[in-house]
Amino acid sequence: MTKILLVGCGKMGSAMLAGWLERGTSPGDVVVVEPSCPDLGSVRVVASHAAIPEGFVPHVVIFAVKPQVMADVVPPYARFGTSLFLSIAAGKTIAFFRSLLGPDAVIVRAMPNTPAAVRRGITVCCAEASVPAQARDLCGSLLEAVGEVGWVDDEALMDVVTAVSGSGPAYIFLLAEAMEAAGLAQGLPPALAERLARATVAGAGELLRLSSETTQQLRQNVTSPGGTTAAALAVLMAEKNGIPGLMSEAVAAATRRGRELAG
Ligand SMILES: NC(=O)C1=CN([C@@H]2O[C@H](COP(=O)(O)OP(=O)(O)OC[C@H]3O[C@@H](n4cnc5c(N)ncnc54)[C@H](O)[C@@H]3O)[C@@H](O)[C@H]2O)C=CC1
Ligand SMILES: O=C(O)[C@@H]1CCC=N1
Repeated sequence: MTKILLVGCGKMGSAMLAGWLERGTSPGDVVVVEPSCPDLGSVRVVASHAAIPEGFVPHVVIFAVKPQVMADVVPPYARFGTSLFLSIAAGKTIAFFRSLLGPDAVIVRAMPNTPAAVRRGITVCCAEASVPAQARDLCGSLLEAVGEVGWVDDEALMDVVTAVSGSGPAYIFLLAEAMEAAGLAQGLPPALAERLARATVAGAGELLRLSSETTQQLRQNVTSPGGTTAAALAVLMAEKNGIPGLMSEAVAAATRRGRELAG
């Protein structure tokens, strides 16, 4: 059985942990290092690396803490040199982890997203060519417990992945927030505005998932010539300040920020 050491059990760590347990990982095969010491039932939780039970030798150490604290958090884990190290942090490069874990460390960098909490995430992984297939398979199966998994060879793409799918759920939630606010402004009662925005984003997402039509076709299917949608899209797709231009700027900004976090 795969022994897992999870370092950081916040939003992403807890989503992954729930996925592993649901997939049949035994709670006894997981140790969580989390200073806030949440009650995780029969999963052992310790407040710091110093309290990891002696004799627990993980097959994989997963870093799920914020990028800004990673340089302080990682070094004590170099003692698990025979493990695979998996990071889900934005920005932080494989070279950064190698500098802290040693030249022989086997490292995989991954970028999941918060729909992992409902097993509908998408994660992209990246590893150097020297990383064995067995290590890649282990990462793949751990991350498939919370959704789809893909791989890229070019690490530079990880910052773009982060900007599109890592941060992407926030763009969709913002869209729902904005639709709700706009409905309110046009006179809908608050509860109805909230319900319509949530159900519309969720329903459109499900249609997108199940349909084989392109996103463009799905949009056109809603848009009658001279109708209401066309009136709205003339605003949303305007060359100046329309969603396509804004999204392009937003993804570029997030990509730049990922590069800044590299360290
Ligand atoms: N929230 C998101 O949408 C996504 C986040 N990520 C990445 O996942 C990582 C974690 O992000 P979140 O789960 O959102 O953050 P979070 O703040 O919810 O969780 C981080 C956890 O790390 C814990 N922590 C702090 N110091 C620690 C230490 N020394 N040892 C062990 N645990 C420690 C904190 O108590 C906290 O519970 C980040 O690197 C982020 O870039 C990746 C994809 C999506
Ligand atoms: O905002 C962030 O930096 C993290 C990475 C992707 C989603 N949240």
